[in-house]
Amino acid sequence: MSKSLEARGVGKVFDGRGEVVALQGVDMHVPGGGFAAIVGPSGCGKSTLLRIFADLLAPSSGTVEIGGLRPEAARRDKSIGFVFQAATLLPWRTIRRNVELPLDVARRSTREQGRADELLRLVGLDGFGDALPHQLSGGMQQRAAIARALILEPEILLLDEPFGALDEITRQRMNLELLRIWGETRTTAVLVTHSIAEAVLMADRVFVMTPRPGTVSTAVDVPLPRPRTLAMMRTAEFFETANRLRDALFGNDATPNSEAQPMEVAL
Ligand SMILES: Nc1ncnc2c1ncn2[C@@H]1O[C@H](COP(=O)(O)OP(=O)(O)OP(=O)(O)O)[C@@H](O)[C@H]1O
Repeated sequence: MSKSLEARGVGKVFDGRGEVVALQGVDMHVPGGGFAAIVGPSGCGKSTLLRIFADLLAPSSGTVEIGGLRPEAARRDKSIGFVFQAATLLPWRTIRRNVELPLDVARRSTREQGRADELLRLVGLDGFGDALPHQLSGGMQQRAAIARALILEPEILLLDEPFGALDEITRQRMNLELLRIWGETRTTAVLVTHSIAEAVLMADRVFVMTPRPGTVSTAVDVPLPRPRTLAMMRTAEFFETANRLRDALFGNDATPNSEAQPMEVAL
């Protein structure tokens, strides 16, 4: 059973050459096995929030629970998988050895290591286990990063703009692949994205964040059935949901807030 995610009143203040209030009073609930997306203008704290969920950062206030556990305990439990915008593969290790890296770090037995090949098949990299990262395209490297995030069978998968650096066609293909993988693993997924269209295509519920200090202003449910297809992007339900998100982000005049940085609004 995948774990639910619950954030209550989460705040984050960075102390440096002055205080930056990055997050304030963030509330969020993602049911076990659900797929949530987070959208918001650049700098509103999306990555900060995901890092707090993953126990890579401590919140300044509020609480986070993953299946009833604090992030620190969930991370110790190997319940959390994280995919960054860049694949961050080790260039000297083969793709298989990169995918196995979390097993090495966790000192898991070699018996489990056949799992890497299973996962490479799942992410469509069958036959590339012995290749080095530089021999793979950007999309293929990101597939390997997803396999690496899944190898400890996490109950929650956190994805920070995983396909942001890919071209549009590869990105759409990767979105469908990610949905297929999610459908097979049924891990809880939280995706940070700049793209309204991507959020609607992927998620059950989209959380909209305000500019700094970031907080969740609205949650929009996506009424599309599953499995999702690219053809659904041309339906009235899709347009209507995307418009609701755009209104929540920019107001009814759809004029970006002056502090807001680029946000993909095109469908
Ligand atoms: N380590 C840090 N020290 C100081 N300020 C930070 C730190 N990390 C993030 N910030 C600030 O916190 C705010 C939120 O940053 P964050 O990267 O979470 O935003 P984001 O919504 O993910 O942005 P983007 O969409 O551009 O990736 C920004 O103003 C950023 O400058």
